[in-house]
Amino acid sequence: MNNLIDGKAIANELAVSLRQSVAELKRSGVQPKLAVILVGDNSASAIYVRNKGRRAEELGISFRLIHLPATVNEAELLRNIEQLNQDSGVDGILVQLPLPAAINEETVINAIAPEKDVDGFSPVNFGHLWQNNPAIIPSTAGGIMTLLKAKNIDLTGQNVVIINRSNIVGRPLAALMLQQDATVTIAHSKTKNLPELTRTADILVSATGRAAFVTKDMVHPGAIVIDVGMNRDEAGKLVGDVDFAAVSKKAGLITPVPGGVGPMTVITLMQQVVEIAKKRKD
Ligand SMILES: Nc1nc(=O)c2c([nH]1)NC[C@@H]1CN(c3ccc(C(=O)N[C@@H](CCC(=O)O)C(=O)O)cc3)C=[N+]21
Ligand SMILES: [Mg+2]
Repeated sequence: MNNLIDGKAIANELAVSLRQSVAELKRSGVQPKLAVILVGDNSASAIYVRNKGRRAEELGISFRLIHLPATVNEAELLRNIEQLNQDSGVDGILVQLPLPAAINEETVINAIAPEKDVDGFSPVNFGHLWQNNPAIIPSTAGGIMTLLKAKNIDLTGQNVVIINRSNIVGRPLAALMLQQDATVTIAHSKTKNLPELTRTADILVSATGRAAFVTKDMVHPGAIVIDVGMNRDEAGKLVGDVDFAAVSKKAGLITPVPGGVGPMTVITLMQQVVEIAKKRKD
């Protein structure tokens, strides 16, 4: 299909030059390093973290996984973060979300030193982004922007509808797209007449966590459809939010799941680890 946006292939292309940047840093005595804290045994989280570890290794980025039990208390988790904050050999710190219910995610995110907050979730990085001066940005949103750029899509004046209002996906993506002069609407579970709204979208982004949520009646012919969903169907197969079989016949461009936004999230994370590591030379 020629309307497919192959995120995996784009990520692999970006990996080539990123690997060179890492090699260059190493020659100047800097070993880029990402530390990931994984709490508990959520199987989806384990897969995502494994994919990050694989990509890091392939690029020559050191990857340290700190796996804590689901029963860990907040103070113990905060101690681990503080240690990584103090460790000059660590460039990026990522605490895999979601965290167990007993732990306050906001407290944990706020404990990460903003200059090492490779997810861009801390208030400082979030603030920079909304001040129109992005520093470290959330990697799913950044990865989507890179995908659109790779496809030479100009966002100026485009109507974008994002079905997701989270701090991880919807809000940062809205900020980045607004910065490129798109007209952005954030939709959510309380939005009225959602299909009517989504049909106005030149670019429709969905991250609802519900398989087949986006049906073909919701999509304007020729629209660009970005599927951020990560769901399992009855057979346990990974599927996105979009009814791909039907919508792909109508969309101008569409991302698949797997092989769309997911690999772009991972490569963007690695790019940001390298950007942070470059600052060690300054
Ligand atoms: N602090 C934090 N930072 C994150 O960036 C973060 C997070 N928490 N929690 C969960 C979400 C989700 N996420 C993905 C990473 C890789 C794939 C990925 O590699 N997907 C592949 C395949 C996945 C598979 O094989 O199951 C694909 O779409 O082709 C997807 C999703 C990062 N997230
Ligand atoms: Mg994601």
